[in-house]
Amino acid sequence: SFVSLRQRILSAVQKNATRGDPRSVIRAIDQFCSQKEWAMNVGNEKGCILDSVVSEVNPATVLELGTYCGYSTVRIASLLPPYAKFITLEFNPDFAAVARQVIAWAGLEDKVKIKPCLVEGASSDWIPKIKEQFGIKTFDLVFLDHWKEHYLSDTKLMEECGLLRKGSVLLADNVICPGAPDYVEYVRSSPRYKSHYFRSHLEYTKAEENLWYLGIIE
Ligand SMILES: O=C(NC/C=C/[C@H]1OC[C@H](O)[C@@H]1O)c1cc([N+](=O)[O-])cc(O)c1O
Ligand SMILES: [Mg+2]
Repeated sequence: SFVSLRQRILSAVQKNATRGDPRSVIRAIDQFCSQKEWAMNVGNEKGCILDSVVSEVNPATVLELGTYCGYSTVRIASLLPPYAKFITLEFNPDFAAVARQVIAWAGLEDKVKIKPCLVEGASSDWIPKIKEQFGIKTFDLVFLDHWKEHYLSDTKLMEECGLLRKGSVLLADNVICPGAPDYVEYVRSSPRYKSHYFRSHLEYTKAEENLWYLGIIE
């Protein structure tokens, strides 16, 4: 029967990565996606930038929007201190199912709470519930990697719900490809944010791409 790409990624992890070793899980996915089939993981080049931002921020609370197969989830979780609270949202139940298994293989399942995020409309209901559901006041770091047309609306919603504070850092993937022009326009023209971008390339390709770093200053 047909085996989906996400299943092939999971099989590559289970075949080539060592249980309990997050770095080997990352390596296995990058090898599969650079040698066999492209997939929309953040990849190793942008992943190293993500690692450096996570290490610098050393966040106690992290929100990831867009889990997919859990590649960036594993990268982030493996760098967090044990007391950290990490929530990742994936609206697609099939991706969430694979991500849970990838995260479990890396041995990080007790560090990451995967909350099945509902589709756009419901996610606008969901974000205001984070405080009560997870006892989180504000996020030290948010990684945006979900639907690109939702970056702006979800950022505004997080602001409105008081989930962001002075010093919170937002890191957005794919601001060039596929692109999030309204988001970039909004944060660049807002006095609340100090923003800059890290030059990079679209995962597993030579196409120009940036990771968009936002520090909240007010
Ligand atoms: O759409 C992207 N990410 C958001 C994914 C959204 C979809 O996957 C989860 C959900 O089912 C939704 O339909 C994306 C797309 C590309 N790309 O090159 O097309 C590269 C990337 O890094 C990306 O994060
Ligand atoms: Mg992406």
